[in-house]
Amino acid sequence: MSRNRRIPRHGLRPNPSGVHFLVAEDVVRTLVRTCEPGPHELVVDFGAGPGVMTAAVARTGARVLAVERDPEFVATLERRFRHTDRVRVIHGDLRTVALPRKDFLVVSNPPYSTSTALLRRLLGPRRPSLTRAALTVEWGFARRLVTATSASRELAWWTGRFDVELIRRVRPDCFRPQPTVDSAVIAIRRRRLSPAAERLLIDLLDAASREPSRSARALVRHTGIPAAHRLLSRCGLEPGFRAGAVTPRVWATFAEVATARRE
Ligand SMILES: C[S@@+](CC[C@H](N)C(=O)[O-])C[C@H]1O[C@@H](n2cnc3c(N)ncnc32)[C@H](O)[C@@H]1O
Repeated sequence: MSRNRRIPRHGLRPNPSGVHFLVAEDVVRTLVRTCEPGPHELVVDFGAGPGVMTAAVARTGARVLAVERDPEFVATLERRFRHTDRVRVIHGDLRTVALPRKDFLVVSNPPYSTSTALLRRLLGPRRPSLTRAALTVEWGFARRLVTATSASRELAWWTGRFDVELIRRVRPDCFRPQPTVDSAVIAIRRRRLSPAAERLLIDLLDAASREPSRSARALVRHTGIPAAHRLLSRCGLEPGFRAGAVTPRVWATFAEVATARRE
């Protein structure tokens, strides 16, 4: 199948609100393959529009919640998926709609104006139910996520507990209308941290964002973990490194290893 094969435009209308609809099949395939929904897993498509992503995910056998705010798209979605019980259409705002309490996945091309609000909802809570996600976001936003250090508090909180990976760059002509900037597909996977590791990670991120110029060695000295500086080296970190420049992923590894030794 050619890379640029275009998706049939189910119910696409003029777009006054600045959202960009996916028209490149290979990007849809990348999103689904990145998240790998298993049969019967629950997947949320935020901003489902005419249902391009919803249809691709439903074909894997997963159950899909298609969340859409626009009543005309809601009617299109209801018509399009009326013959399958794998898709439930929810007329609502992705910034406020109730999220599943049980584990769920996200495969979505949401409006970029909602990226931060959406990630805040998905990655922010102390006990998140999100396990994996594949999303499109603006290229610059994707770069900020994957290069986040502990000095930036919110991004550190997100990327300490979730692994965020840049999967590919997406050119503007993969969307209609075309955005003015490049986009990215990102993968998000929750780390399975024990409660003790998560508590230690919170303390470390907190301390690193308050005193980013301190050395990592000085920061872990106060955790009471025996030979903490040697553990830092085992986690690939030079103990003299500035705490604020350490990636949250490294602090998460440190927290896992340190608390596993104590248990
Ligand atoms: C970028 S389009 C993506 C549509 C479709 N998923 C695709 O890839 O072609 C975003 C969709 O989100 C809807 N939308 C915009 N703001 C929303 C919000 N706050 N809550 C839910 N849906 C929203 C728009 O109506 C639009 O259908």
